[in-house]
Amino acid sequence: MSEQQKQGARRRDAFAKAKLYVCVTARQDHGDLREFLHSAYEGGVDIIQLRDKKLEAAAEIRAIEVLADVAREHGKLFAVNDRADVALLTGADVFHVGQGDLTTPQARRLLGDGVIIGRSCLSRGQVDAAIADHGLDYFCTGPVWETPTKPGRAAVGLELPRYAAEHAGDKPFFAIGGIDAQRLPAVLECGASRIVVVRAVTGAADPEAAARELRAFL
Ligand SMILES: Cc1ncc(COP(=O)(O)OP(=O)(O)O)c(N)n1
Ligand SMILES: Cc1nc(C(=O)O)sc1CCOP(=O)(O)O
Ligand SMILES: [Mg+2]
Repeated sequence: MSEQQKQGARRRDAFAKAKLYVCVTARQDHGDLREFLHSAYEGGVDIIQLRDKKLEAAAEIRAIEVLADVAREHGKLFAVNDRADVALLTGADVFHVGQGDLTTPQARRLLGDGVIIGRSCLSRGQVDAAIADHGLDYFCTGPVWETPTKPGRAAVGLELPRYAAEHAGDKPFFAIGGIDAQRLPAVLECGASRIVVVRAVTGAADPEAAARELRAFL
């Protein structure tokens, strides 16, 4: 097995156990990124994605280099959003795309087989397509509740993760959007077992404790 194949296998082993996925900005306005990342991973976050729509590529890469460094220290996964060039340059473990972004074959062509690729889904049709897409490693269903983190996107409610749970089979999926410790039991009840959150961890006074609380349910 080549080094690249071994790295891909390690990523897939870690991903198979991943339950709690957090998206974070570079945090220029609200605290030190490195310190936040240590706390989140320490609290049990499995994957952290740098999702900062305002950053230009150079600044995004600098922030992701910090993320990659902390992820490696904790033996955890890190993700890049939207930009395959940035994912390639930073050696991302996970690459996340939206419906209007690269297709799975396009992303695979650039990133190879060793990278975990995921896509956002907002409808049953998109969920069906994600399940049928054998090159895609996971998908997300949301926003379950309307959220200021993704303004202008209508809530899909618990119905979409419930539909995903009934149809996904072995394909991993995450529920996302407005999830916190109070709402998590309802998400789990509809059959989802993995979640993505932003504010529930990034907005907490103690991110490690907030992550630990969520992880305890999962
Ligand atoms: C893990 C994860 N899930 C969903 C999203 C949202 O992706 P997208 O719909 O492309 O929207 P933007 O985040 O790019 O604004 C995500 N980034 N990560
Ligand atoms: C980044 C993102 N994507 C969504 C989707 O539905 O695809 S919802 C969302 C934001 C989730 O933030 P919070 O946990 O703060 O509500
Ligand atoms: Mg996107």
